[in-house]
Amino acid sequence: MSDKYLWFKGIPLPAVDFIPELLREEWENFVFKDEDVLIVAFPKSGTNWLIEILCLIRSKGDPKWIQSVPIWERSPWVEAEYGYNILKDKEGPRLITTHLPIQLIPKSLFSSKTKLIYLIRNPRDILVSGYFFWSISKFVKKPESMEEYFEWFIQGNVPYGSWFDHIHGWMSMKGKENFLILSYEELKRDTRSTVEKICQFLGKKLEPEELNSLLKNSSFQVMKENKMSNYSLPHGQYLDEKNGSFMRKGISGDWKNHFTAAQAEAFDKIFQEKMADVPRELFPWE
Ligand SMILES: Nc1ncnc2c1ncn2[C@@H]1O[C@H](COP(=O)(O)O)[C@@H](OP(=O)(O)O)[C@H]1O
Ligand SMILES: CCc1ccc(OS(=O)(=O)O)cc1
Repeated sequence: MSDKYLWFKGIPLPAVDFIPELLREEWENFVFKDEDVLIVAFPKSGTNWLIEILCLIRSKGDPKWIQSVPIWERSPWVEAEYGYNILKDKEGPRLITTHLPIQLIPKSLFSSKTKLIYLIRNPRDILVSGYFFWSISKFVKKPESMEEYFEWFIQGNVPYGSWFDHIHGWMSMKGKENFLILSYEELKRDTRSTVEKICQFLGKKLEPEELNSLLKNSSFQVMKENKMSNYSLPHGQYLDEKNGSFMRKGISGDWKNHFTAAQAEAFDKIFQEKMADVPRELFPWE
């Protein structure tokens, strides 16, 4: 399996399951429907946690679906060939996932009423999570050290490109009524209230026992043991599981255990410079 990226319109994408012609065809012709729900996140922001929660909202807390169907089939990645093939023939309301920057998402999104949830996370934690994840992945360029990955992240030379550009792009949707911004940090701090906020956005209501079941079944520990959600199903095809796992720590602030003082200072400076135009209150970790 290649350890290079597929560069598409200036963005480095994982070198598996991505086809430039298909990405072009999708951008032009994939039709988002008003009843779809789209999860958007930069990789390692907690995307799969949010998918699990949305699946459990849809099933009213019943874990049968999440225990019997792989997570990438329940809410397929629209940009991947595998995901696109599932989505294009699917009837009724779809759950759809993407890591794409806004300029690469199929253009029909902007004329639809698709509900879109944009999940953000402290980029320092995304960087650390990405370093460990891509180090065990068999489908992207592997960093040799945290120092090296730190530089790549700042330069946007990581899967799906620059976190800073991703945020700037998608934040342009802020204020639209079909756009909800959530953070990994608020999900961690108060999962129950954040799930209630999601339900309100989606126009769904869960009974107390349904919500309790959702919270239990989407918890880090239960997801880590669910083979339909913990990425153990491809049996080492994509991940070198001897050296780590997809469900790594599931906490906020782990960057403090991995950044040097100099890296922390350098990151603060870059963050201030690159995000000066985005209101601070959008970032609960700052
Ligand atoms: N139920 C859950 N609760 C908290 N964190 C979770 C979670 N499920 C996945 N995660 C964390 O989300 C990150 C993966 O994000 P993504 O789905 O976007 O790839 C990993 O972070 P860590 O590597 O910091 O542990 C993973 O552990
Ligand atoms: C197929 C696109 C894809 C799916 C899952 C990935 O991992 S993660 O969600 O970023 O952890 C990466 C790319």
